[in-house]
Amino acid sequence: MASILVIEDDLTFSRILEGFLKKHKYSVQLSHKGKEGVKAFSSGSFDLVLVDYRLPDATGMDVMLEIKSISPETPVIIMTSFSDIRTAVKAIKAGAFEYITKPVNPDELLMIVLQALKKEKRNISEVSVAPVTNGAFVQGKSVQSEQLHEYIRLVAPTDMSVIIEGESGTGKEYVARTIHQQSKRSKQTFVAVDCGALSKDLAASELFGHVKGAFTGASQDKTGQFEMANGGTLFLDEVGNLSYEVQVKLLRAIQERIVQPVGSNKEIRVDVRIITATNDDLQESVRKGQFREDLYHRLNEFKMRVPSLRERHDDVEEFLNFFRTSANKELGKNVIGFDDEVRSIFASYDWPGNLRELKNVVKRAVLLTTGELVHAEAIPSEMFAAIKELEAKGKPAAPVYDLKALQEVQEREMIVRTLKEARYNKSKAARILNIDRKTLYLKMEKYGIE
Ligand SMILES: Nc1ncnc2c1ncn2[C@@H]1O[C@H](COP(=O)(O)OP(=O)(O)OP(=O)(O)O)[C@@H](O)[C@H]1O
Repeated sequence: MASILVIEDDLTFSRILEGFLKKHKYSVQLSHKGKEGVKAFSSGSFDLVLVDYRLPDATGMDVMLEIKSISPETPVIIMTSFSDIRTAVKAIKAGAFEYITKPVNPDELLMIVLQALKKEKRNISEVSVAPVTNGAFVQGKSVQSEQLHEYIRLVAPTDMSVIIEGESGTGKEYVARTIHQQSKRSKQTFVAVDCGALSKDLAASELFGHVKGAFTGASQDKTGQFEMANGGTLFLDEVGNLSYEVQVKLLRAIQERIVQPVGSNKEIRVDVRIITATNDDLQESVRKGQFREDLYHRLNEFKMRVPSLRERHDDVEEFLNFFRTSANKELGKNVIGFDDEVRSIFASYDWPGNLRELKNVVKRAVLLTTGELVHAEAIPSEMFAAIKELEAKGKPAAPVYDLKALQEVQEREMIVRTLKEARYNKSKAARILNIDRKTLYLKMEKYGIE
């Protein structure tokens, strides 16, 4: 039985979660504060942690980082009441498995818990000898996509180091894999390393390997990712996160084509093509002295930028259909499309989490849809709030700080969902919502619910 630690200060909600997860045969321990939760984690044995973003003594991000420093492999899911998806995206970059917004939808929670326990997200590094074929991806028909693929086609056959820039979730790893596939190294290994998830101490040993006894915990020899990628391509995601000392070693590995495992005198010859990705401005990091200039020039033999989803308007339809079809397959559903309201919401939203966000939103919508078409109830409420904000400001959506608007949107969604559950029996719905019938009628009128 998998064991889950829930860190949540809202007592009622944490009990609901506990009951729900126990019903699904998980063992659950509750903690109501950040520090207490980390303590419980270090003295227990847990397969998964669910942590609220706003705790009385810490943020979910702080708690997640502490848990990751104790056990980097344990998946952590962040629960947030706020519509600030940017915070959630940051949490994912920092190592969270996934985020889930409140009010938590039980089916969605269960799906994410199952995925986390199966560890579907990639680990710190991932080696693939047979990379995914292009058939499993969307190429896109927009001018931006065509240009991107033209660059890929030009640079792939060379041995040049490539820097791929782009916002989080735009598909930088997909581009790196495509370059590898189209290169003469395609029969060799493609190794992806998420430098953002590497602790300072771990980075050198992960990249260059170590020998038994090199440091506490090095109980056996470890082959580094450079050696694993020998003959093939090494993809360093979030390369800007590497410490200065590791940057020095990386430069040597690239210049001299030699790596030295931590704690060893042995020098190993390697032949590796390096592709890096970043969503920081590396040049700015060079200016600030955080990233070595010589290394930057070595990595920057060719630079390309993956456009954000906002810039690829003409591809959205194709991505929507692709992600819907994959979600149908994965969840055993048969959703054939999106209604006009949903389409217009998707068109107005600014997708700060790019393709990753679109993929998640579509998968959640497919999961929650019982009929053939996705309707607005299956779309996360924070998207409505973000669009409202966007319309009010007449510019791309900023993080939503208008809590009142957000609460109203969430309240509306909850009423619609409860009415459905109660088969439109208003007395029953009012009872479930713990309000009287009159209040329910007033709210239905306010929100235009028929
Ligand atoms: N062309 C594509 N077709 C279909 N799915 C895609 C495509 N590009 C990316 N994806 C999907 O979008 C998600 C994000 O892609 P990816 O991990 O490559 O982005 P990224 O820019 O490397 O993200 P990060 O900045 O967080 O590392 C993944 O689930 C990936 O499978």
